[in-house]
Amino acid sequence: MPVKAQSQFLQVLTRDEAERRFREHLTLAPLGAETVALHAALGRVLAEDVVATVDVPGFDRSNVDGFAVRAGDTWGAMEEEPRRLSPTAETLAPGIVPQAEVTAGTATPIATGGMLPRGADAVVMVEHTDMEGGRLVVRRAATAGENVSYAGTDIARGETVLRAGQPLSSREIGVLAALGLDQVPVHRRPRVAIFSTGNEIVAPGAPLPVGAVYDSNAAILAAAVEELGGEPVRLGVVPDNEARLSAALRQGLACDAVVFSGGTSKGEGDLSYRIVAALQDPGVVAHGVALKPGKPVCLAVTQGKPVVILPGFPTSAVFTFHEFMAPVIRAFAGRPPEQRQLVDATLPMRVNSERGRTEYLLVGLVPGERGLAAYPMGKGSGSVTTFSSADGFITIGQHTEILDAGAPVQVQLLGQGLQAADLILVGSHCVGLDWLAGQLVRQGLRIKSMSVGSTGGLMAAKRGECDLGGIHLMDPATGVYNTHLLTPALELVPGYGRMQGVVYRRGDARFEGRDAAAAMATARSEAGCAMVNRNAGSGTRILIDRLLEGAQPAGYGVQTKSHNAVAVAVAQGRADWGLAIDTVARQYGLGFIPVQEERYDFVLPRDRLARAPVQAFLALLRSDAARAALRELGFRVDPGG
Ligand SMILES: Nc1nc2c(c(=O)[nH]1)N[C@H]1C(S)=C(S)[C@@H](COP(=O)(O)OP(=O)(O)OC[C@H]3O[C@@H](n4cnc5c(N)ncnc54)[C@H](O)[C@@H]3O)O[C@H]1N2
Ligand code: MOO
Repeated sequence: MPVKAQSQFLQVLTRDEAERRFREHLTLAPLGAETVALHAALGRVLAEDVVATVDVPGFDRSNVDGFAVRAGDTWGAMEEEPRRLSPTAETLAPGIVPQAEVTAGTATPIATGGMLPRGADAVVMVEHTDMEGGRLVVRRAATAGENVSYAGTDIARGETVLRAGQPLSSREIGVLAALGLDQVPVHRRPRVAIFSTGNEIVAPGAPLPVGAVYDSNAAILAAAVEELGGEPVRLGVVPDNEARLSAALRQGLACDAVVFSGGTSKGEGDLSYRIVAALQDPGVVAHGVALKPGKPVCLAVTQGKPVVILPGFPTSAVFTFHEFMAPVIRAFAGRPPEQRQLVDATLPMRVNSERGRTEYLLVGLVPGERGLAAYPMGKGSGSVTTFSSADGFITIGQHTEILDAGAPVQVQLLGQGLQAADLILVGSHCVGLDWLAGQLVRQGLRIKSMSVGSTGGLMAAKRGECDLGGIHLMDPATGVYNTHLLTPALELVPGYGRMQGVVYRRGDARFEGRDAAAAMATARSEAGCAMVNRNAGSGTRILIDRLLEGAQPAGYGVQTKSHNAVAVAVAQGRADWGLAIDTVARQYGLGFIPVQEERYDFVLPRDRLARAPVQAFLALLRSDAARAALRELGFRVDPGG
């Protein structure tokens, strides 16, 4: 099939200009009000001020079980010198309207919540009284007003108790009920139509063909719309077909806003843009914004309704949604603009940025020697997980190309803000460490874990930014793992061994039943035998280069960054062999020829060793249960075993 020319963005706008053009055609105000039952009001936003029409409490109320008295009658009362009063005939349970007045020298029995009778101005607690011969003996003096809540002290009639724009949580709902309201005026929730486009996109729950991708965008967008006070209208996955897309857009325009993702930057399949470009009044206001991620976002308005095409890449979709669409939904829903929560931090490593685009870099925050350190968490625009694991993001201006290690940055926090952690893990990822961390979480520890590779973990430990890091770095000179990089401030705790070997598809006669030497001889010499390589600097790469003895077979240039990526390339036939650990070979059902054990150990800053969560980790690591579980996962917990 001939490849058609890519359609280019006509004009890439700055973020602010795109926002200005978008908002110029929108009214950022609530869409209207409706009345809902009190029990359905949770999470809604009040549309009107609530003015109390009753007093709360509605009468002068006793706060204790005891006797309503005239305080003056009790003055001077003491254990040795009690005062004696005559009880009146009535007993004031809550809900009883008193009939008898408390006159001088009398007292009326009253329960907590009872209505104070005329004449009384205080309540003596039952504990401070006795009955003797039909008379009440008061052993402690009361001051006027003691143990009484006067009418209207909590809420006074005429008082504005809640204001329009207030989101209703359980607390406000309690207040509304206390005022006797069973119906509440709230802002109408904006209905936001959401769909995903792309022939490769599959709804969660369905089987996933090779090359297909689960629709995560629609789910995250729908949930975000709800969080912002809107009502998502889910229109599902729409294939790349002009008629189907137009129909979905038409259906969506019955709502207050339309958001869909995918197909904003493609040349050939650039259908999303084409159908939105047909809108008028005014139609598309921006296509292409100098943002990273998010460049291909397309903003349109038609008859006051926003229509936004988000880039398909999940991180780009979420960023552009929050940048342009979230404030509009908040305003439509009657919510105040979001307050930005900023914290100061330092970059632990150098970061390169693209000139000409404002870049948002997701970071994880850990406390270090110089305040917070902001670790870039970016796995690229296509990542689905970065958003849920990051604490916030920094904004790199469009004219900045480099931020040096140690640069001060401001981090805008996401979601709940900064969560404290008991144990911080920074280093290389391993499913064995995952298991250990999971056990500690079950013990109630809060764990923050960042996968930055072995070298990153070692550096973090040196800077005192983590409690421990998993590392697996071989000394090329000796073949020994991890010990050569230690400093006096660091302790190395033995972890476990991971067997590395040649992975291949089962049944491949070039590898099946052979030993490592024979397999490598074939791999080095046979022309049609393609490999998948690892990134330079990784421990596995050092081993690969040793085994290849200078040969560079087909696929040598394909440098993946993880054991899993190697296994997938072999399993899917893009390569015939690679080097990975045996646990991964098992997961992907691949054949495995053992070559060498690598050590995955833990590096710990000594000055943090005494911390209780660190000790908990070390105790767990040494426990029989953990050793058994790690063995079960395929790791070697006994030296040489
Ligand atoms: N030659 C150029 N190529 C690209 C450019 C460019 O300027 N010139 N821009 C890049 C940028 S930046 C981005 S961001 C992406 C956005 O592309 P599209 O909006 O057209 O998105 P798709 O191609 O449809 O998908 C991209 C990617 O995301 C996956 N995807 C799509 N929808 C979903 C979903 N609902 N849930 C999960 N994942 C989804 C899709 O499978 C693709 O992997 O374009 C660059 N290219
Ligand atoms: O805008 Mo794209 O989102 O840079 O990846």
